[in-house]
Amino acid sequence: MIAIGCDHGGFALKQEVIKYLEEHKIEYKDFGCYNEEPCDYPVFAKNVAESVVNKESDKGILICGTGIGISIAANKIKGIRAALCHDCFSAEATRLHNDANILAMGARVIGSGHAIKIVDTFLNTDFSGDERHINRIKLIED
Ligand SMILES: O=C[C@H](O)[C@H](O)[C@H](O)COP(=O)(O)O
Repeated sequence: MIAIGCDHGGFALKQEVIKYLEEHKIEYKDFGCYNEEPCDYPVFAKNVAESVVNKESDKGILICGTGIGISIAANKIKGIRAALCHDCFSAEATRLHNDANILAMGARVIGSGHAIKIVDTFLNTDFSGDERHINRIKLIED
């Protein structure tokens, strides 16, 4: 299950990502927002992050205008490792090295075609499980 959320700045791109998830028969829960009325990204970051931490969802996707505010907010929730990625190299590396559990993107930064490739990379890359990375993640948790 993928938890997905956005603010008004990310709404249009979230709809594109949802289309990708549906085409790939990936289960998701949409935490809003549900239109382009101005709203506050920390609310959606919190709800998606809690769904991941509570293990209701395996991973999360968060989108705002830049991806910055929504990733800052998500990373305040203990257990969340939200990665702001605007390229596939980073999306792959953050899964391999950081076992990132939320992907954040900025809809005002990249186009939807690129964003979908990033989502695909993020969802299809497993954590490497290397000891050095496990140790570093543990240090973050501590
Ligand atoms: O980091 C914050 C996000 O990029 C927001 O999407 C952005 O600040 C929203 O801006 P505005 O309220 O001017 O549409």
